[in-house]
Amino acid sequence: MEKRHKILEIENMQTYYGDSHVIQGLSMHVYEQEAVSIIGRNGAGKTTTLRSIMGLTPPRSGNIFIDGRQTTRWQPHKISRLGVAYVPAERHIFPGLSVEENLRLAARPGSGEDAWTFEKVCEHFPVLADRSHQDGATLSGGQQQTLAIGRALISNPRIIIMDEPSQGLSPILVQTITDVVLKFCVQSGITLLIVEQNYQMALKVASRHYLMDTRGEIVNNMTTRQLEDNPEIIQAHLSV
Ligand SMILES: Nc1ncnc2c1ncn2[C@@H]1O[C@H](COP(=O)(O)OP(=O)(O)OP(=O)(O)O)[C@@H](O)[C@H]1O
Repeated sequence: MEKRHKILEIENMQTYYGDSHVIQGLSMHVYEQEAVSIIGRNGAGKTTTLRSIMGLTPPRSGNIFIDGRQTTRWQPHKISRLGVAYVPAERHIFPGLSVEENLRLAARPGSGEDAWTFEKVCEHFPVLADRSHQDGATLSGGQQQTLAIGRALISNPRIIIMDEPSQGLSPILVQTITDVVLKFCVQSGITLLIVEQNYQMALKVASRHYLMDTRGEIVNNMTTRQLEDNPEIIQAHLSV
């Protein structure tokens, strides 16, 4: 049987903020072209996990492998050069730069006809094309989230790491962003690791889910089907 390639693997990761032990032995993996979510309560440690992967808050111990390389102590810019795009919850649109400049700064050449370019972003996201000269920081929340995703795509990444894209958005915009993530990331074969408190969105976009408890530990790893068949598990972990 063909062995699937793990594009991300984390072994027994321990991450601290000072004396505060936030991630207490996290292990997980993401296969190439898989869409995986981390679901957990407010404050569980989901953002910290992503920051550790990106080298922004390095773990104190444990191992992180990206595409087979041990990246645990790497600087963030070196990690992103491996083809890892990070979409933080705050979106981090560069103020004072236009939508086009925000996109062009992130652009990296891709291979093949499907590669993302500024023109391709404009074609698929008319909302960004219409506002290409507008200061990115003056966009609405949903538009900024679209820009943040467009910025990830234009870097032609191997994996997108997305932190709570639904944060602060109305239900209609959550639906719009869900459709964007499904169509342009999941269905086009970009590997995705997404963190969400909105478990309904997580179930729609990802096919496998890690449930995180409040000590930053993974307590379960289930498929969408298994979670849909056992809603009490979501209740227990999310107090919904
Ligand atoms: N810079 C920081 N310094 C100290 N403690 C922090 C810092 N950032 C986060 N924490 C704490 O670490 C824990 C995990 O936070 P984290 O943001 O990773 O959780 P989360 O699951 O992403 O929650 P949320 O959905 O609220 O973002 C929380 O108790 C939080 O208060």
